[in-house]
Amino acid sequence: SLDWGYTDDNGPSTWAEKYPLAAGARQSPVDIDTSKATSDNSLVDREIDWSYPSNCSYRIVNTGYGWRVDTYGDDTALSGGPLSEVYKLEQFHCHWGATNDEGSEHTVDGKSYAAELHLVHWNSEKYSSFKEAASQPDGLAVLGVFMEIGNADNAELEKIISLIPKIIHKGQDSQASFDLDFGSLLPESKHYWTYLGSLTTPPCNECVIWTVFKEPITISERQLEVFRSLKSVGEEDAIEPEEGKLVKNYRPPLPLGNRVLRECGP
Ligand SMILES: NS(=O)(=O)c1cccc(F)c1
Ligand SMILES: [Zn+2]
Repeated sequence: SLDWGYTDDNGPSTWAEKYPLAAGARQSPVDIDTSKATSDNSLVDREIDWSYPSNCSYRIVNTGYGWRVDTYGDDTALSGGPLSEVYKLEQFHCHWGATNDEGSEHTVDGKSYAAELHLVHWNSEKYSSFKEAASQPDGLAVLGVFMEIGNADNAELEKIISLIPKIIHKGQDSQASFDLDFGSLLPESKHYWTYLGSLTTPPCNECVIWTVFKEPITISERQLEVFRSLKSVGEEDAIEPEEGKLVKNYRPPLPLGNRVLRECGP
């Protein structure tokens, strides 16, 4: 069985037993209390800038906790906003819930979205590997994008969703080289909130500069159902067909404490 997960017996409220960092004071996600967000001039004209290649080879894997697309981030770059260095894209993945009224990890004034996309970058200017960066306070920069249910399929996400039937079981992966237009996985508005936080899954290292976009992108109900069809167990685990489905994989918000929450953008 998994040593951590999202069920009652191995879910977020139990993580600190095996992963003490999960009880830290700089944990993620948080509820974004918009009345607490400061729009001081420290970020003025500090737009978040990203450049991702259009056609790239990717590997999509079922981690047992969801799907993750590993990029080979050579010619990717994220800079600006709260970042002092250039970060490289390492991977992206998603969190969702069993029903559409939950699923995001960050919430906005207590409101949950149906899902949340995370684009994970590491500080390749200061550190020599993702692993090393993940042990540093400014090691990672994660972009969080809220996803709400819309009528239309998200065409870019469809390229990923079409691969999910190949990775239904934990440990399965699929190599695909498709041209992904990241620009359309990100909202039009660059208005964002930013704060210092952590990985939202064990070991919950406090190494992330979080940037959460205000504007959601849309995903269809059908697409979200495909996410929920993933299994948290391997093909060899003999279980009932309906068992082991990854219907939810989000961590509820932790206290912001005395951290500063800044906002930027129109
Ligand atoms: N969910 S998350 O904080 O983006 C995250 C969790 C674990 C590893 C990682 F690279 C990113
Ligand atoms: Zn995540």
